[in-house]
Amino acid sequence: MTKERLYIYDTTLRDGQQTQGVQFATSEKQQIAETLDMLGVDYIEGGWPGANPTDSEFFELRPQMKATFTAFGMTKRAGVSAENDDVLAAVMNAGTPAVCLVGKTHDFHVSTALGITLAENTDNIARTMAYMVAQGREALFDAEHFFDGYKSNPTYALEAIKAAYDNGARWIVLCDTNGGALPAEIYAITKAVIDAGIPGDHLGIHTHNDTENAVANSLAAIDAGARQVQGTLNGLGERCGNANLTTLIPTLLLKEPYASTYEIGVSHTALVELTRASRLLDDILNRVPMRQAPYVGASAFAHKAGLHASAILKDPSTYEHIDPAIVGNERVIPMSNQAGQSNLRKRLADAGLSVEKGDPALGRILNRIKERESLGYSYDSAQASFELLAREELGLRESFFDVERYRVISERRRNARGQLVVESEAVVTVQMGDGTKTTGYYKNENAEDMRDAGPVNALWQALKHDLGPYQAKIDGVRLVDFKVRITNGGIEAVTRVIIDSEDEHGRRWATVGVSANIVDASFEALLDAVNWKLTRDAAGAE
Ligand SMILES: CC(=O)SCCNC(=O)CCNC(=O)[C@H](O)C(C)(C)COP(=O)(O)OP(=O)(O)OC[C@H]1O[C@@H](n2cnc3c(N)ncnc32)[C@H](O)[C@@H]1OP(=O)(O)O
Ligand SMILES: CC(=O)C(=O)O
Repeated sequence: MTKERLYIYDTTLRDGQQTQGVQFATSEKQQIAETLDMLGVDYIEGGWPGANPTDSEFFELRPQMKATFTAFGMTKRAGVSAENDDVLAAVMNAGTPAVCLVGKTHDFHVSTALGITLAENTDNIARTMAYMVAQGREALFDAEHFFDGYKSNPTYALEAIKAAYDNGARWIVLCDTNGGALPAEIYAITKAVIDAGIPGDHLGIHTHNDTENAVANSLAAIDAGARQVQGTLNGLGERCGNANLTTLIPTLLLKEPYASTYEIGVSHTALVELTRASRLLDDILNRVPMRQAPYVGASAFAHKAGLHASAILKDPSTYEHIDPAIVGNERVIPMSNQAGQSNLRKRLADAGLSVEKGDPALGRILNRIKERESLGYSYDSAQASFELLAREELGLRESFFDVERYRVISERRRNARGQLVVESEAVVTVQMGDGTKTTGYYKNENAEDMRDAGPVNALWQALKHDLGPYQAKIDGVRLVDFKVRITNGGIEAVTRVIIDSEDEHGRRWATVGVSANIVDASFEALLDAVNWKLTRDAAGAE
């Protein structure tokens, strides 16, 4: 059976950027676009050229991609021609092969938000689409509030989208802008649009997640005949977000009837990169990835209950709807019972530590992890700290030095020229195994990069200033990432710091520190970073 083509349209860089608290830098937009292109989405909407400097700069870079690069904007305003509308001009000047323009299709919005007549709005849509097509662009019309508009005034809602379709729009995208529609309505209204003369292979669906039905609504529109689906990575987007492509893509590729009915641009090979793509976005946003996220979440294939864990060890399909490897995810058997010990042994083996089944140290390690995670530590992403803790319980941890004390001072002041200056200085005193003491001192003076002016950098520099016999081993270590979370440890809110370090061989490792004091949490993570490097070098491991 020949499959029908279904197009994936990504709006992470536009609607995703409408998420409260999200503001991508241009370089981040580039990184996300490359990831989306690698996955194989058909359209990448880069933002709204002219609306803000970042979006304009991103379009000026003319990123190269296999996907159809698309600029977003709005239909021309009443009283000016499409040629003379300056907002539209900025969008067109971005020079993208496709342009997606939002327009009103709900009578209430035409009169209330735009304050013009229904006929004027229809005319604006028609003229704008005709202009885009005359300019040689693939024209997409985002029919804003279409489902609410259809429920209020079906005749006008259809008139508005027909004005776009009749004037050459390649795609009419039906938008559930306020996210309040439910799957049965989406299905019925999309069918009604097709019955009214706009073919399904010219219809797209754009849903929002306000009733947590964005994915279900997208599938309902596809069931009714729409052949383009819009969404975002991790479901970013205005208010509660957009349809989550991280869920929709594997569903379309793996689940029936979609898998055997439709062909999409994402291949099974690219699908293996899905979890990485999802985590990359969270990393850019400095967000904790949602554990329960379908397909890509850290808990999506975690089997905690004893019954589940024991069956999983016999055959994973007993409690898994797909093999996690298909989407680049991993099966996890949490470390809380016998099955957890198997998992723990696997993690230890990954760190080069071979422990026999039944070794009492396994139970001790599990207990310490559990106890420390209840205090706010997290070992999921801090494998190096986990390894140090395990080595301690196994009696395999070497002690290199002790920190006797540290002191750090940060100062914000105006200098003699009235300029604002932020400086930090730190002192760290350590005692070596042979009893000798060394003291490192460091002061950030006139740091050009504000990141170098902080107390953590001062502490790091002071700590590695004089580590006696170990100095040469850590000279090449750099801190490459620093993440801070306020979390609940016991009954108090505490700070968790995760530090990523890298050495001269390009080897990376992550360590964790927890304290009510952010500087102290950072110091603990720094200490683990140094100790892990010395431990691994002493063990001769790469
Ligand atoms: C449903 C969606 O998510 S659509 C995407 C929405 N995204 C954004 O709004 C983010 C980017 N937007 C912006 O940066 C700004 O709103 C701009 C640059 C586009 C416009 O800024 P301003 O000119 O200052 O206008 P402002 O944002 O205050 O209001 C929007 C104007 O566009 C008009 N407008 C809204 N939709 C349309 C439309 N489809 N066609 C024509 N005009 C429209 C509004 O009536 C309003 O005009 P008014 O000020 O005369 O009442
Ligand atoms: C266009 C768009 O983002 C919406 O209607 O939700």
